[in-house]
Amino acid sequence: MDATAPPGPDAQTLRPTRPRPLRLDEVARLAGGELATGAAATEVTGISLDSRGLRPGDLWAALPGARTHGAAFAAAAERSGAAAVLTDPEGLRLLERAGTGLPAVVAAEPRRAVGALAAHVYDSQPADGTAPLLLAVTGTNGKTTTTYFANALLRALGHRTGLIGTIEILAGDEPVPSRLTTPEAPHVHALLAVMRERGITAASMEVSSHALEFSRVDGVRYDVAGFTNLTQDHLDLHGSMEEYFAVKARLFTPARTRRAVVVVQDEDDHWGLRMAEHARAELGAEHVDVLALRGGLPADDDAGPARRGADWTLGALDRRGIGHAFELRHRDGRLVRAATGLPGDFNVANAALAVLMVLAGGADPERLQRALDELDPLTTDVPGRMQLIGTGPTAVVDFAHNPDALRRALTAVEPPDGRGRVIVVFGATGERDRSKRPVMGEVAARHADVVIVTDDDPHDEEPAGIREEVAAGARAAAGARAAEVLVLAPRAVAIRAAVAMAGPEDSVLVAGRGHETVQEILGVDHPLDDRDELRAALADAQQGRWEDR
Ligand SMILES: CC(=O)N[C@H]1[C@@H](OP(=O)(O)OP(=O)(O)OC[C@H]2O[C@@H](n3ccc(=O)[nH]c3=O)[C@H](O)[C@@H]2O)O[C@H](CO)[C@@H](O)[C@@H]1O[C@H](C)C(=O)N[C@@H](C)C(=O)N[C@H](CCC(=O)O)C(=O)O
Ligand SMILES: Nc1ncnc2c1ncn2[C@@H]1O[C@H](COP(=O)(O)OP(=O)(O)OP(=O)(O)O)[C@@H](O)[C@H]1O
Repeated sequence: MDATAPPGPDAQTLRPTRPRPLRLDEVARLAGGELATGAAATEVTGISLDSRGLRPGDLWAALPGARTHGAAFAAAAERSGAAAVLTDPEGLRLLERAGTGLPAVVAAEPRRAVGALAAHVYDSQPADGTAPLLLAVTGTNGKTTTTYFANALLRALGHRTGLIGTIEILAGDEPVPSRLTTPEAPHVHALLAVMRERGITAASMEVSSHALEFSRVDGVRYDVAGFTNLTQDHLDLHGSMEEYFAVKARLFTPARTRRAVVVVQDEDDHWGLRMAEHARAELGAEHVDVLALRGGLPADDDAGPARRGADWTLGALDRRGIGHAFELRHRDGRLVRAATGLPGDFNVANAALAVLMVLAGGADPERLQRALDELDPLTTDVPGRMQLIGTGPTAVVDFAHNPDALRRALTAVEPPDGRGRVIVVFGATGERDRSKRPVMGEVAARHADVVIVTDDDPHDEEPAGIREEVAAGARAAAGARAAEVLVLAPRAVAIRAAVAMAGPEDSVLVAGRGHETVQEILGVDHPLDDRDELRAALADAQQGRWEDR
């Protein structure tokens, strides 16, 4: 998967019309820093941490990064009309060397201050009750889908809604393309303020672990935070699962959210159980809803409310078309009936989480049940997530790009009654978590009959090497189920090969890129949409069959 998006307007172009000017002495106070040069009374009316997004009057946050220091872009920042700069001591040295005349505030960790400053200057969540209801979803997989479900349900309840996530940003009539799952803090706060100005009454957003690590949602207070699951991903950033968990857990603290809904798969779900316990200890058990997907959960009443069992359990799961109907039952007897038309048991989990988050956000239970019964909101399309492209063979595009998601997606496309084969096309992202590559290969070999390894987004890494690391994992497990492991590139060729070998009873899963439309290989962006490629391959195969008759 990738965070690249086509050029054009993005979150950065959306700003509220009435910012609250902030003086530099206030900036210094909020940032825990000091005014190094310039007048304390200088005012800023916006904030950006990228020289390319600055507007006249902005505070420019020149931050150290992985590739460069933002202060290196001083000339561009001055040309853009920045009113002042917030930076760290190294940034100040760079600015002095460049002879920049901008007023400057220096703080030890300026990135940590950007959220609070943006919250102030954009007045993103005023205490007067005019801020939209705000839901946050975090977890390794399911964030996008859950926010789409919540968004559709909130709409069905009559809200005017906003959305911030991987696919798009909705803050009005026109969708805005998204570049990151969670935008940088200045954009997040500007978006929340814009939503309020535009009369949006409820918003759902994805919060990635990168966002929590890099302070992108600092200064935001959610009404309800939801946790989907934690499985292997992003170990390049976090180092270990323990660290990855600790970063996600930051969302479930009183400074960031009022209430929480935590999904626990079953009694062996180590991370889900720990998140439930953590959230209850932090927020108070009465502000947390724990949903158990399978069975009850171990309760230890002597250990206090943090260790009590599940609040909600999932039951009466019933196949409906390619989706499922299900019930959510509270231990006090409350019952919610719902259904989702999206395939995969994981989408039941996402749908259930969305329902409980909207309920925790204050929805009236009777109106909620009516909306679920009458408007089927949990069958909304989610671009590139278990998206059905064709039947005979069943052809699905899905965003699965880590081991757990791939396993679940493969299980979800299993032909009924064992009558057909599963053929999977996928790769792994370059320059990201290498440790998951052989594991994804192994998962594919265990859950598919034919494994076709191809390119995902190699970025600047040599694609053949990535393919080999994935294929090595698949070959090591070959025989577990897969009879064949093929390595084919480019991706469009791999998709065609999969369709060419598929019979009408088979399933073809093209995994990893979902809604994405640009593939970056060694610095070059190639237009590529798995859904278009799969559709075209199916049409050609159909044509071929007609001609063979
Ligand atoms: C690891 C990471 O998240 N890096 C992000 C971070 O980069 P960085 O701070 O290291 O920036 P850098 O490139 O060294 O530049 C230093 C500073 O100079 C600034 N700059 C740079 C160039 C310029 O012309 N002018 C300018 O001012 C940059 O804005 C930055 O503040 O700040 C940049 C500016 O906002 C982000 O673009 C960049 O995201 C990169 C592109 C990225 O791909 N991030 C991904 C991994 C990510 O965040 N993914 C998660 C979802 C993951 C998932 O769940 O699958 C997400 O929330 O999207
Ligand atoms: N609850 C879930 N549990 C496990 N896998 C899931 C779940 N929901 C979705 N998936 C799988 O993960 C893929 C990504 O789903 P989705 O985009 O909703 O998650 P995400 O957390 O937003 O991912 P990302 O942060 O990478 O954008 C889906 O295409 C599907 O294969």
